[in-house]
Amino acid sequence: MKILIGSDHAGYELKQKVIAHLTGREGLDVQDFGTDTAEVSCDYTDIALQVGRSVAHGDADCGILVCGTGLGMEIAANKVSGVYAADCWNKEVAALSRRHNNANVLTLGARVIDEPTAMEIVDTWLATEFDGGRHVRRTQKICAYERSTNRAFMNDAGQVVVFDHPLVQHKLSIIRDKNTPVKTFRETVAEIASLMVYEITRDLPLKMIDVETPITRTKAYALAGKKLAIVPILRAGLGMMEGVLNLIPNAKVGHIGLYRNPETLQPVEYYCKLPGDIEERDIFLLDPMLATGGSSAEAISLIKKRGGKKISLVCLIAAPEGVSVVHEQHPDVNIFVASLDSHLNEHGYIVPGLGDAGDRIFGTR
Ligand SMILES: O=P(O)(O)OC[C@H]1O[C@H](OP(=O)(O)OP(=O)(O)O)[C@H](O)[C@@H]1O
Ligand SMILES: O=c1cc[nH]c(=O)[nH]1
Repeated sequence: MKILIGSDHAGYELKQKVIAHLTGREGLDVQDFGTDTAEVSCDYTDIALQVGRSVAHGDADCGILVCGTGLGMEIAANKVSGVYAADCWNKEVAALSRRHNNANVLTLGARVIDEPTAMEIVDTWLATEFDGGRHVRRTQKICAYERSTNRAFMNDAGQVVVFDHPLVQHKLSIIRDKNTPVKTFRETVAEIASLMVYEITRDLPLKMIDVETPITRTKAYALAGKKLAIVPILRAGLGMMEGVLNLIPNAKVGHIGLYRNPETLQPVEYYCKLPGDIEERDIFLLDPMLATGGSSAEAISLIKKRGGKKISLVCLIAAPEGVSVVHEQHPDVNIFVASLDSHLNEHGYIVPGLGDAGDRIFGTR
């Protein structure tokens, strides 16, 4: 049985004890997802989502997550489709979370249970099977609800949607790699943009048309002609534009020129040309990087000043700081990203990020 285990700083000591408790047991393969110290504060969400995704993708049989109460880990992990995480505080609850709920992630609260109880919970949880029977129907209802809501939430305003599609994540790793050459980097940025826009445009309206195939006349679907606009933020947004235009070639294209003052990190505007009927269009604002959020928030303001209303921000990598800034200033805008990274460094670069997107797309440095 393969078990993924992770904790935040508060759960670090107990996590190490659980690893020691399980290590060496026949048939158990325990993989540690960090964190690696109790001394440095970290976000339970990052670890919970990593372990949750891996369990949901079938990389392991189950996961164990430890934080202060077990609650943050439980809540975050349960946001991953396919994860059923249960915070357990005694062995009875642990057994029932397996027997009735088929939990595939166990969460523990290092500050609310003692060590012997934690080990009892872990042993019981790992040894208990799902009962099946009437519980199958109930767990299936949870799965069905999960699937049905996955797309719907994209239509609400002020959302952050992270695309965890395997192709997107794979390609993202390619562009993160500092050794990826400019040509591959540029092509891959465009490919990721295509994959993202494919998902974002899932609900475009369709109309029925008549088509004559080589065999017969039939009714078929065509796009109903919703007016779209793509607005790349210069320069780096241009790298995403080709990928988006490949899928929606009839979209009008606007351009916003902004660069970040390297000292103040404030955006400096140098160009803005948008389609004349921008107020009628659904607008995809493109920029690979959402760092401090200054550039994107400013670009959204420029579009709104010219009448733009329905704006979606499409980025490859965002920092939480940038997401907050954009949503504070523009709570109506949905933000679509391939990854929500950890934080900004002292120079305003996203960590782990991919470096300077414009330089890497255009080979300047
Ligand atoms: O969220 P922010 O902190 O504003 O940073 C993000 C901006 O920084 C980069 O552009 P840059 O200023 O390097 O210009 P470039 O695209 O011309 O290289 C990036 O493409 C964003 O536009
Ligand atoms: O990490 C970052 C931040 C801003 N702009 C980039 O290109 N990269």
